[in-house]
Amino acid sequence: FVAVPNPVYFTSFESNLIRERPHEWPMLSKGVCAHSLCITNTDRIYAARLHKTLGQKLALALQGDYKILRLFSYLPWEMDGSLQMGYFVLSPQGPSSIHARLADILVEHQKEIRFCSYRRDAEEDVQGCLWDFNGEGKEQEPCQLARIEEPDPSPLVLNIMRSALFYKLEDVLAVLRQCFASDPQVLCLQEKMKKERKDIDGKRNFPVIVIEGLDGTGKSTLTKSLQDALNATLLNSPPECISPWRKAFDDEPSLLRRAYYGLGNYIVADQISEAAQSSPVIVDRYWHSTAAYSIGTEIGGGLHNLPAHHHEVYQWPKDLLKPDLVILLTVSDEERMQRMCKRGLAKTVEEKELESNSLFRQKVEEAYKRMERPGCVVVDASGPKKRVFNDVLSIVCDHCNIHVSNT
Ligand SMILES: Nc1ncnc2c1ncn2[C@@H]1O[C@H](COP(=O)(O)OP(=O)(O)O)[C@@H](O)[C@H]1O
Ligand SMILES: Nc1ccn([C@@H]2O[C@H](COP(=O)(O)OP(=O)(O)O)[C@@H](O)[C@H]2O)c(=O)n1
Repeated sequence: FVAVPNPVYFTSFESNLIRERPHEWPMLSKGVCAHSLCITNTDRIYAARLHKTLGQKLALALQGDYKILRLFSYLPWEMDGSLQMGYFVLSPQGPSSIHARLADILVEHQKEIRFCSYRRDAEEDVQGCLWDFNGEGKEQEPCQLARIEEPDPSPLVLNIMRSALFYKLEDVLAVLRQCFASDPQVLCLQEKMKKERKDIDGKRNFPVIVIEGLDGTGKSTLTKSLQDALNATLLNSPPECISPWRKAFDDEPSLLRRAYYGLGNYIVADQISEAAQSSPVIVDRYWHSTAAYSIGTEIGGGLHNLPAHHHEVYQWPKDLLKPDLVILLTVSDEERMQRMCKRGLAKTVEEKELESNSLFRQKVEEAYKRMERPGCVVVDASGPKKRVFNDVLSIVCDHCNIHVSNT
């Protein structure tokens, strides 16, 4: 896989559109051909899992100069109902080698994948051909393609709202119910969640403070010091009670992974609600982590592709308990890497991606900063531990009207 490039939008050519010039398709430079594989199965969990498996199979089959990119297909007049996921493969050596390499994959999935090929014709225009798998696979009539502007809403954003982030507990539970229909532990947890949800707007005696930031910014260090200084309860999202499932969910497609972290946030919300009756509560990661990582993963290319400020992706779920204060710790990339090396703990796939992809890291941090109601108070955490602690403690004391004697 290559680092996610800026999205390119195209459609089949219509006679009244201006003909595209070759430089409009830099990825189809001379000799390069492309193919797309689009998943047509409409069951979103099945499709999400197939998309992940397909990506792994393509990566294995197409080692070398091939580039595998993410692709969405949609009908502009009905984007929500027609959005399909897939891959766009660039082959520098022309079409023959790729057909041989993909033969097994295409035969195995011929009923659930739409396969198309793309190339330049003699006039340098770009043509697309749908493949017919009735009997032996072969190309149908080609059609002209044209690049178009980014549609509004963008399919990437729609995909976040539909499949990568959950803004209601009911949506989280619906996904888990469908995936684990026969797992008694999950079912039992779901029933408990439905019955025992606390009143999210209920009165709290003590403040709730969330500490957010990329891995290695010093959240665990800070939350422990704050816990001691404020005599607070310290909670983590995802919570301990579902941590045995974490590894399994981290290996699942983002639809399921986010449902897991979403569930974690709602369980933590109930724990917060209870704990805040008798002490201040410090929370190490919460909704903003789930949202910022999801947005950073799903949005391709540079920072300018992030949804604009105040977009609905940055809003807090209506049925999730809100904290009183959210602190976002930021440090330079170099400092963060040094701290993570020193710590040397196991990393999630996303954390590994964060290390290798600076653009992704910037998008996650920018998404954090755009979160609203509550937004994040950004704290530069590159100084020594004591200074970071003092800075945050003074913000907490001011904001939550707390007095601590030993600052
Ligand atoms: N302000 C700081 N200056 C230097 N090192 C720090 C600072 N805060 C944390 N560390 C160290 O950096 C590493 C990562 O910190 P940690 O609190 O585990 O981060 P996180 O929970 O955000 O992943 C740990 O080894 C920790 O001791
Ligand atoms: N509430 C949460 C917490 C973590 N996460 C995910 O969990 C990963 C980081 O969690 P972690 O516990 O390993 O992070 P650290 O506490 O080690 O910094 C990221 O990939 C996030 O996407 C989430 O989505 N929602």
